[in-house]
Amino acid sequence: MAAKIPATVVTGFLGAGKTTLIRHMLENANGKRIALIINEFGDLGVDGDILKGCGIETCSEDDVVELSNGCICCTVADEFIPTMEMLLGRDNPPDHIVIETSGLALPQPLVRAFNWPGISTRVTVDGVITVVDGKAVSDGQFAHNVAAVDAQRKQDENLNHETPLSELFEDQIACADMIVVNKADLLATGEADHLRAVLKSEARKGVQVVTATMGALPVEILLGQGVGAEGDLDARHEVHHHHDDHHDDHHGDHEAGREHAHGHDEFESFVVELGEIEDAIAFAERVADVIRAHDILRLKGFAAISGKPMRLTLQAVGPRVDTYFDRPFGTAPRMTRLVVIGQAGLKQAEIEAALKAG
Ligand SMILES: Nc1nc2c(ncn2[C@@H]2O[C@H](COP(=O)(O)OP(=O)(O)OP(=O)(O)O)[C@@H](O)[C@H]2O)c(=O)[nH]1
Repeated sequence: MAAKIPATVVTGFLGAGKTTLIRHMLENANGKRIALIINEFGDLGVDGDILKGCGIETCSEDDVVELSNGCICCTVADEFIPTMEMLLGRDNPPDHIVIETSGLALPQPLVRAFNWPGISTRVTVDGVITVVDGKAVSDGQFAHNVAAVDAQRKQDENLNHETPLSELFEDQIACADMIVVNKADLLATGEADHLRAVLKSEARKGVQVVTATMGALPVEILLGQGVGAEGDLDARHEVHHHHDDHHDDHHGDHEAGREHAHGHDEFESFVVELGEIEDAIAFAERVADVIRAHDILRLKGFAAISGKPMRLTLQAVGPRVDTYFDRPFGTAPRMTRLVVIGQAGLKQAEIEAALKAG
């Protein structure tokens, strides 16, 4: 029987740097043919577009498949399995498959899908890589081991510290074979080491925790872990939840409980369309202001700037906004399209108006 094709799952919260890490991996793949399956929250296809346009020889457009009908962990049967079968059925199947989950996905249901008949005989999960935004964690976005939150909780026993963000984060950490503490460039000296130690103590035994900037890690470290993660799913569940009473309610209905905790109605996204933008720098500042005013978690897309033939890629994680001109619009319409992602209750009309102002 032919050897199973290894598949690596790359997970991590919104904007942690998954696409950046994958891009680096593709650029340094040393001839390995890697197929990508990308799942995004929000329907603009920004990640796929960035990766398809990478111009890397070993990665043709056909090798990048986008799954856009909802979250990969909830559409496994309808979308993920058929896509895997399509990739495996090719005359020239890939050497390795890399799956980028959306920042809101739980990796566990996806890993479980590798036990499906027809998939389990042909593919194995080489490893789960969880990318962590080191800066966001140390700023306390996930309320993870943050002394202040613990102190507050002790004062108020009723305070439910399990926010949707911290639950997702913990599950993504619990499923990891390797944790990448990314954005090391934004951390003060010693902070990255501290975070590594904290995450190592949170993760399962033996999980590697490495530090990176722009996801720049040797491909040999990322691929070829040979874990077979689909075989030890039980070890990857909710390591830190069991002491919580409200989770004990779910014991009889474990999966349903998790799906609920992960409910996508806790997060929402919409697309804002704008015309040409006069001034790229002023616009980036306005975007940062709007993000701060409305607690937006993630904003990304492409902008048309007056007088510039190239489109401006705009990437914001919290109030940090990165912009760069990536390629000419060509025949695509010159317009600005941004996807906005946040916790449920975003004031769409106000956000749109604020982005248009100026
Ligand atoms: N300063 C800094 N920025 C980074 C680093 N890694 C990624 N970024 C930036 O963070 C932003 C988000 O990066 P992505 O790679 O798109 O993150 P992602 O996890 O794929 O995002 P989603 O798919 O939306 O969940 C981009 O602007 C990146 O350039 C890093 O190590 N340092």
